[in-house]
Amino acid sequence: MKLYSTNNHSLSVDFATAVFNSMPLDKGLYMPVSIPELDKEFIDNIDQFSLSEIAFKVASALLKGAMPEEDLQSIIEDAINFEAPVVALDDNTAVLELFHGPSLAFKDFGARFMSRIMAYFLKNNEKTLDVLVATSGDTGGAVALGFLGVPNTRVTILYPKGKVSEIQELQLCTNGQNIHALEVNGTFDDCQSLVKQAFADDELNAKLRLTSANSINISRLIPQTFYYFNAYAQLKRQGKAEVVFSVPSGNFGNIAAGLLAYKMGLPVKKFIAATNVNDTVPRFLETGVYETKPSVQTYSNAMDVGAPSNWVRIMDLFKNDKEALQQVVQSYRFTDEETLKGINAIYEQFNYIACPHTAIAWLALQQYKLENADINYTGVFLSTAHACKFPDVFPDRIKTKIEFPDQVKDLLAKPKKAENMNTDYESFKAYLNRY
Ligand SMILES: Cc1ncc(COP(=O)(O)O)c(C=O)c1O
Ligand SMILES: N[C@@H](CCOP(=O)(O)O)C(=O)O
Repeated sequence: MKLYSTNNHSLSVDFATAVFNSMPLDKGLYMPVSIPELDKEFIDNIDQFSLSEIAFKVASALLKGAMPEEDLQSIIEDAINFEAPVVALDDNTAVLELFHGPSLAFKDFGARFMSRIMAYFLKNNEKTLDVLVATSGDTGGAVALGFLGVPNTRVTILYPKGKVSEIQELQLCTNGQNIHALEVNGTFDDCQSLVKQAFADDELNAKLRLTSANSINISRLIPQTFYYFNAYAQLKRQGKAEVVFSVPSGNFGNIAAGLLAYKMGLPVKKFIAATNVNDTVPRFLETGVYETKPSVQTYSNAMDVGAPSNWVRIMDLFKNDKEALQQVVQSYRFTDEETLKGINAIYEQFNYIACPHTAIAWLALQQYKLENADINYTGVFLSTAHACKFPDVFPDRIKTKIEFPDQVKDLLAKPKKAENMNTDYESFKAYLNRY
């Protein structure tokens, strides 16, 4: 597998280099030089394969030559050891549940795969790998669990003070060992910008071996393609082959992975990018003007992103042709008030408890159905996190019905440890220089 930069298509690096560099020096993002199309026979018979068989087929096509196939297979089997069921809610609506991993969010697919890929390529005698990660809530917890105790690695998680839920914060701040948390007096975008500045700092890079565990890292995106193929396989088993995916979006890594799967031959009629009022992408699709804005706080906090990192990847997949992109991607935004209405409506209609991010994906699907009533398809909305991570958002009658898995109950008993920091880069650099 070779990768270029979205800012320089003549660059060509191998997979391990792209993983450890995270970002090319020209500040673009790595993308595969060629996107393999999966054979039609596999797609036609995909319903006969398990999640790990599908994951191996997809990953081996993408990562061709990056490592021996048996090593890739054992990484996949170790990393993806939980299910991603498609649960039917009615004849043409289903929810793809992506919260059955250890951190209770879809991030476990990317974080577990990435940590194993990095551990595989790391050599014992090399300098400690410093993994930096900015989180608006869920990435940090998944990355912490993915890297906890991995030799030769040290993880620094930056999160916006007061803007993540209590459970999310405990997932970031109670791990100890090689996991360190920084509570930043700012927004997620400030955290993301601090991390990006560290990558561009020659002095720091001469001292530390830095890498990113955010979705700017291509090894986070690849495993997220697996569950789109696997969802399609499940739908086929139910006799359904026309699918629209509605994806709750913030940094746009999840939907970028879906679109990569589409380019590899997954037959999807439409992708819906569902956002909260941090609506940089819906505004761009409406007006043609791409203008980032400071993020504002919402109930769907993990989607509070004003400058979505992966949008450049999506434009690159469509050769920067907005009209071609709009054939495949539709986008809607929703307010907190609408999110609450969505949570209530899903509960009333289906007796199903959806987290606020998931509710936004459902609302977007409803809007799409209103505008496309004449087309036959199954609408699948992605449930990206377990509702128990956001209990304060729910009205009491729903909140009391939320089940709390054991790993969450255990967290509540653990002491929280985080260092507070301002948003200036010098403070962050001084912190890293203490390592
Ligand atoms: C629960 C949840 N839903 C949706 C998103 C948005 O996903 P993405 O940033 O890949 O667009 C996030 C954050 O990544 C999240 O944690
Ligand atoms: N919503 C994310 C934000 C970071 O996104 P990433 O996919 O780039 O890691 C979070 O939950 O932290």
